[in-house]
Amino acid sequence: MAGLNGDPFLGIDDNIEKLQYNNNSKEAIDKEGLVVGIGEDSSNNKNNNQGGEKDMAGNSIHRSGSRPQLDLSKAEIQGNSEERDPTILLPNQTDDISHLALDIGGSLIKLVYFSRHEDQSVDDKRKKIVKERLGISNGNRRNFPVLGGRLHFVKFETSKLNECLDFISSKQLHRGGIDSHHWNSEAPANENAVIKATGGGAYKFADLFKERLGVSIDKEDEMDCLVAGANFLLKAIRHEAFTHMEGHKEFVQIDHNDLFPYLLVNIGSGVSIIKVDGDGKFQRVSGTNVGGGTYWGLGRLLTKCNNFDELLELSQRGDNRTIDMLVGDIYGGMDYSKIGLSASTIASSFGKAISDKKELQDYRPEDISLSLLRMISYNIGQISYLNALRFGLKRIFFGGFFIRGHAYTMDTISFAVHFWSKGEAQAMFLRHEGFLGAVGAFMSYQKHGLDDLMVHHLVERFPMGAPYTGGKIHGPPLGDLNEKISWMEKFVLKGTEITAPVPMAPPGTTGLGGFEVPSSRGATLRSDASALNVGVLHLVPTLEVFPLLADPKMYEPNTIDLSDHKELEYWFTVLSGHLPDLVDKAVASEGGTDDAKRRGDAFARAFSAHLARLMEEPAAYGKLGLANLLELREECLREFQFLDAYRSIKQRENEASLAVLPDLLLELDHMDEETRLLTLIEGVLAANIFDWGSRACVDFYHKGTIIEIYRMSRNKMQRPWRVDDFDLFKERMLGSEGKKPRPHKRALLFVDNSGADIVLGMLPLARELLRRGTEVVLVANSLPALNDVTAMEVPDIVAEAAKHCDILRRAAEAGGLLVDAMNNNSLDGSRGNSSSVPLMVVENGCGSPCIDLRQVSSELAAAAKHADLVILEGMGRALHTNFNARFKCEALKLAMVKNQRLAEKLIKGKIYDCVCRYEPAT
Ligand SMILES: Nc1ncnc2c1ncn2[C@@H]1O[C@H](COP(=O)(O)OP(=O)(O)O)[C@@H](O)[C@H]1O
Ligand SMILES: CC(C)(COP(=O)(O)O)[C@@H](O)C(=O)NCCC(=O)O
Ligand SMILES: [Mn+2]
Repeated sequence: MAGLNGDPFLGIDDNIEKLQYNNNSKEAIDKEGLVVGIGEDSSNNKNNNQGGEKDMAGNSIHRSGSRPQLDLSKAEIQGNSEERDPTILLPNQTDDISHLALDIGGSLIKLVYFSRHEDQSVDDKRKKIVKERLGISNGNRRNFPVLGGRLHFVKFETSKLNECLDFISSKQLHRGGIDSHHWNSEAPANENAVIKATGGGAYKFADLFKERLGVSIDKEDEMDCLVAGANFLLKAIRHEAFTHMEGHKEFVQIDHNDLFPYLLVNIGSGVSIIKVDGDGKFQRVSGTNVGGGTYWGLGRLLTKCNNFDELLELSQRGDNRTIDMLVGDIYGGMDYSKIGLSASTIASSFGKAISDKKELQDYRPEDISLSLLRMISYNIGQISYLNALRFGLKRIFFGGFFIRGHAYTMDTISFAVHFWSKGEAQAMFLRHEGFLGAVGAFMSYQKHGLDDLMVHHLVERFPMGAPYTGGKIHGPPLGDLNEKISWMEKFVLKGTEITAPVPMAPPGTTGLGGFEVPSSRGATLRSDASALNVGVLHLVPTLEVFPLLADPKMYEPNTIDLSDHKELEYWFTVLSGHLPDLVDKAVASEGGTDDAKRRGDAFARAFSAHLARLMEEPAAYGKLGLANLLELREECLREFQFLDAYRSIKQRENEASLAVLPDLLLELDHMDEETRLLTLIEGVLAANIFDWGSRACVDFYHKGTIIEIYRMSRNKMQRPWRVDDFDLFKERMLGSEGKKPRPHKRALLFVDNSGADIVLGMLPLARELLRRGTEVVLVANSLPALNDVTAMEVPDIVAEAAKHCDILRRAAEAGGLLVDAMNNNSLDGSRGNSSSVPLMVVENGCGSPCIDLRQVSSELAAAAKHADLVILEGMGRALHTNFNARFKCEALKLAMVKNQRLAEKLIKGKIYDCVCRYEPAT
């Protein structure tokens, strides 16, 4: 049968040297740089590794090229200044440029601000050459001044305006201002700064803003803003809208060409009902004064609650039958079935209070709160339905902070809409519910290019503490890493559970269709910040949809859907199990300093908090697939400034593999074409065993040297593989009955792991293609993830390999990969002197073991234009994601399945089975 059966080490001498994988080995890399503890999230690591570091060839690698100016005033060393990498606090360092828009409502102030961080990407030699060769210009950058920026979402209670002003002032958010000429450059403190603001407070507090911050408020119409915000979010964010019925949340795919018309119902203090026909085309058709302010205001009077969440929490334990008059109360326990009313239907909200001789204090606050919540939610649902009916609209989007991500509120509104419309109209909710107006105000800045952004330009990240909610510190203010870590440590000291950034609405279902009492959920509502299902929006206008996808609309990257709870549980257990080992590696990769340990600890806590949060509410961050979880882990590492946890492992494996490459190439060259092709594919599959993300594989790395494991893995390769289209592929490559097929013009090889995987697997395959006259583009990660090779690392590996192989050398020269080597050896440096087809390297735009082909780098998109073969390698890229992806060109998917459960589920096979799937162009 296929693959490796059982223990792959059967028959391997147990006394072999195990040094290669000694976990305790000291980091090979010497870092000189200071670690400066600033930056609120993942990619803000601009101050790390100032001194650069050495790669295996002794060349200096610069992780960030254009370094932003730092404000070093009042800089302070944190902790022990004798440490090798002491943490330095820069209190006066702020985000590079910030822009701010406000929605100052009756209850809450919503703040959307933009920070433009320096473009972190390095224009290294490889990139320059790739640009030249693939004809990529900086053209589309110019249209997007917001390149490399992020949108942050923050809210404060309007009654705590001062805290909001302090926040703005501490982050200097008012300095960027409206002057759109400055979008692209360092803005000086602006004397005549103007901030866009909407909501009543824009009028009411204009003078205060002038006085306190010296800025003028440019007032934007509230309805204009609501609509602009809703349209932008619905078009630009993939998982923005969702339905919520009987506790079940489902994201809705919005077709951009079929968005209008819709009804927008914004439930703030009051309620606005707007018919939206297009961008800037709308009409406020109705509204009601019974809204969020009514619930909160009346609720506060009746229950003496001190804050909104407390009131909402009470409702979860309430039973409204003690106060509401039900149909059954009037009909002596019977249904009024003739008109379709069950005995439990509310006939009159608070109706029981008239007949009783009870006073307010005789009612439980829990019951009052629930009664009130249902009264208001049903009422809004009903009025919304009537307006939808008036204009023949089927889709109603609900926004505003009254909803607060609260499952029961959404269920109740959905129930009302469904009930009254007899299922004709659909209630949908927005993840950025309360931020519509603020986003709209932000949109009203001219020339930021935001309206041109599309879904694939936006990446949402969930750093700890985002979104920030002012007032009580629920999360760390978006400030420096040190502060963030201290904040988390405090939580732990207090024995409080850390609230993941996007946080906890009560889980699960009400399951009761809205007319019954909510089941007691026991748990308390999480802190206010927790209820915002939004992260930080990274705007990356250089990302593109992979042009070779057969049908981008139908494309779903994730093979494993985690909405299946069993599946979710399984993967959560797996990832939790990996955590201790990963933290060890990460800490070691940063020299094992106290600072690194502290960050490692914080990372572990943060990632566990994410897992706990998602376990409770899987859809909290949008639709959840396995690829998202694996990426979240990498992002979380970066957030705590672990830039490359597997750095030394990768180096060791590269070196060991390069040492045996010449022998392998010699062996291959003695084979006939057919044997060689088979051996090459076997080699790729066998070498994919070097995967530090798989528990099973890591366990046996301790049992042998790299080369031994590689040999063993290859010896166990037996066809047929579990998925085996090799014969088809062979026919395409070699032809049949003496007919020679035309070679591929260009092949994109999505490479996976460092070491044997790339050196002994993918490079020899690339060489074969080159030899046949096919251009080869190696597609590698932009950022490290596990032991995956990155685009920055590949050229050096190729250069080493090229020393032993003419084919690779000529192709690499033709592809401009060996510029250094050529200069050093003072060979003829002019390009094009080689007759070989080129070998090139492009980055894929991501930093995860998986790849979502809807968002790839412009380099890759450009390289794809002339490609007629795509080879995806590895479990992450070919199985977890893209297993079902269809391409316009031929595709070959190669992977070893290194997880028992996945093997069973996906290919009805066993661990170590292999997949060789060949698909002709569609
Ligand atoms: N922390 C909170 N404090 C006060 N009200 C809140 C809070 N969270 C949610 N709400 C609800 O949100 C409503 C305000 O919604 P919002 O969309 O911000 O409207 P507005 O612009 O009128 O302030 C409040 O009336 C209340 O029902
Ligand atoms: C993270 C990975 C997708 C990486 O695999 P690769 O793409 O390198 O083949 C894979 O190791 C994985 O799914 N690991 C988690 C499951 C486990 O420990 O079995
Ligand atoms: Mn990998």
